[in-house]
Amino acid sequence: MSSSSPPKKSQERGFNRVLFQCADLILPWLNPQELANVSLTCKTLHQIAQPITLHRSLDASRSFENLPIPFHNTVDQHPYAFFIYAASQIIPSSSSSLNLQFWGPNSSGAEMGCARDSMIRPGASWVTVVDDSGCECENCEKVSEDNVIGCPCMELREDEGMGIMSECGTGCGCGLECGNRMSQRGIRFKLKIVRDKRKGWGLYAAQLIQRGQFVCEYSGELLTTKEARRRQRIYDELASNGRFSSALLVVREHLPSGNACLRINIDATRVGNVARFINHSCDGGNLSTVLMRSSGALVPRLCFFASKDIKEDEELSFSYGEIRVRPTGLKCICGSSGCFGTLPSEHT
Ligand SMILES: C[S@@+](CC[C@H](N)C(=O)[O-])C[C@H]1O[C@@H](n2cnc3c(N)ncnc32)[C@H](O)[C@@H]1O
Repeated sequence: MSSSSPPKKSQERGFNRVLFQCADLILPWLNPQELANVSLTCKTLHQIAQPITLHRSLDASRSFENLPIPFHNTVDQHPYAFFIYAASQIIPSSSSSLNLQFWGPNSSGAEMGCARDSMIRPGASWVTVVDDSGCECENCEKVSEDNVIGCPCMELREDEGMGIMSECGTGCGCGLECGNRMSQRGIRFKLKIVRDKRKGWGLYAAQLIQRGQFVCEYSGELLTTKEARRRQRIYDELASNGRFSSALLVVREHLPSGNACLRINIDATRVGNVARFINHSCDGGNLSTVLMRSSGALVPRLCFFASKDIKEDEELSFSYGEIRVRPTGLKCICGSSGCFGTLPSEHT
């Protein structure tokens, strides 16, 4: 029988150093459940896990936006909501490789050294379906004497209560500072995500936002209608068991040429941005929705603008729709005087 002698203090310190180095690289990639499990195994791992949780709760955007967007929770134990952050809509090319959460270009690297400079997400490609059309304006904001907007990229019309707008795009000569690229400069107002006992998370203004200002776009995975219907069935089943919020939005644009209708399915349930936290209000709330098309792009983006002045600490909300095919659907607690009592629902 051989008896092994206990490790010396120096050996123990060496082991701890290696453990720290490895864990520092691995733990930031874990989801909340995995992180919680690992942190229960020993004191060292618990110490490494704690700042990761804190860092995640301090910025939902994971440094992909201009400003950090923190979570605030005084009602239960969830420090943050876990999802893959995408500042703009994406076309998923493979669902399995979209499970890793990267940190954006504005990151200080406080959570992870290994991924802070990565803008590349495996399995996802940015929507860059564009041709080379665009304007050659010297000043896109110029309005001629007879009040005609000078830039050919500018368009504004309404389609069943929703604004349809177009902006300058990749084929245009102007830069990002152009006045006709309002929605392309990211989130410019302080926002926060606040937990409510009944509605779950909600997106709030953390400063005054004046009427007409661009707030954010609704980003997520752009799905085919077949895939959207498949996911909706799964989400409905999960929601009926309680404790599940889906964020699959279907928008329809009636094209000006004839009777054709473009259906856009954006699923922010797993991959999305902070707009996935915007709750419904039966009175339309304080946000208006605009389908924004950059010049040359085929697929528009769904953008939110302030429909009235929004005060600091006010919740942001919009109407999810008018149709309620399920009268006994999810209970609505928007609190508006004209509340219908149930959340909008439709056959997708
Ligand atoms: C796009 S998510 C909004 C964020 C969500 N509250 C969360 O915690 O992730 C939509 C879900 O939020 C909840 N929700 C949104 N508006 C609501 C309202 N007015 N009343 C009750 N629940 C609401 C419902 O569970 C709905 O399925």
